[in-house]
Amino acid sequence: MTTTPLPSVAVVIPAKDESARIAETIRGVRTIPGVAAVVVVDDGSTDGTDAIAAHEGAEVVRHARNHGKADAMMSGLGRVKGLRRVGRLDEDASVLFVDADLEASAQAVGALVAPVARGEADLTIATLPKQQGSAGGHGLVVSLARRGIEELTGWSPVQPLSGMRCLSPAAVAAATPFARGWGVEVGMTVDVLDAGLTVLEVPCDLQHRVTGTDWRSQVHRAAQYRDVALALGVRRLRRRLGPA
Ligand SMILES: O=c1ccn([C@@H]2O[C@H](COP(=O)(O)OP(=O)(O)O[C@H]3O[C@H](CO)[C@@H](O)[C@H](O)[C@H]3O)[C@@H](O)[C@H]2O)c(=O)[nH]1
Ligand SMILES: O=C(O)[C@H](O)COP(=O)(O)O
Repeated sequence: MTTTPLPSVAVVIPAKDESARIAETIRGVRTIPGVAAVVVVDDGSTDGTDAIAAHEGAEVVRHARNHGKADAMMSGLGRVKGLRRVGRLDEDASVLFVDADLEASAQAVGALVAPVARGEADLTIATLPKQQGSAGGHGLVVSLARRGIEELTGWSPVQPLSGMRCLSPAAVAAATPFARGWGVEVGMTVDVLDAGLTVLEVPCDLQHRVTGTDWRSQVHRAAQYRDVALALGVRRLRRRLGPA
């Protein structure tokens, strides 16, 4: 009996000070069929995240200082390209971005892979169930992101900020270079749709660290708001100016 070979997938995990969670997250994604490489980008952590990721057998890229999530994802793509060049990864491998804080639930991101492998979508995005513990936001960033994507593309995502995403090589080409910082997801969604590619949200049973209500959390939300607004503003301007 012949079996169709499994599509290969490169997992990229951007991580800033995730020593408490990174090992479980790496083990979680390793259970996903077809995963040929796990790349952890330590984005200037000071808690030994890189050493733990290396101990778990991940490919580790280290930023000497913190650059923000989007740059960490770009660095991860750089390592993926390198792995392709040396023949450790197929040319047509998809790239699966996974946040570092999912722990064992990370295995559920596997649901994002099949639609891309089967050519049904170029970008799949995880939607998460209601999270344990209380989230402290008022939905401001989420609604800015959702309304902006809808205005620019006509598509209204359920969870526009979700970071768990699987991209075909065509989607990677359309989405790079990424919008900076926390604007990466919104920019990616708009750019992939603009390229005429298909985007699909897929429910995944994931649990992550929710943003709370303390001052640090509010500063985090303000940075998210700024970066999402910037990503949308750049794309509105591009619309007005037309193709370069
Ligand atoms: O400077 C940073 C900050 C964070 N991270 C990593 O990025 C991921 C997401 O960060 P997190 O603090 O968990 O983000 P959330 O507050 O949960 O943000 C939500 O919204 C973001 C967009 O605003 C998305 O990028 C996230 O995936 C989504 O979970 C984690 O692996 C972090 O370790 C970095 O690599 N560099
Ligand atoms: O807590 C969250 O979901 C994010 O930080 C976004 O915050 P928001 O509730 O202001 O959209």
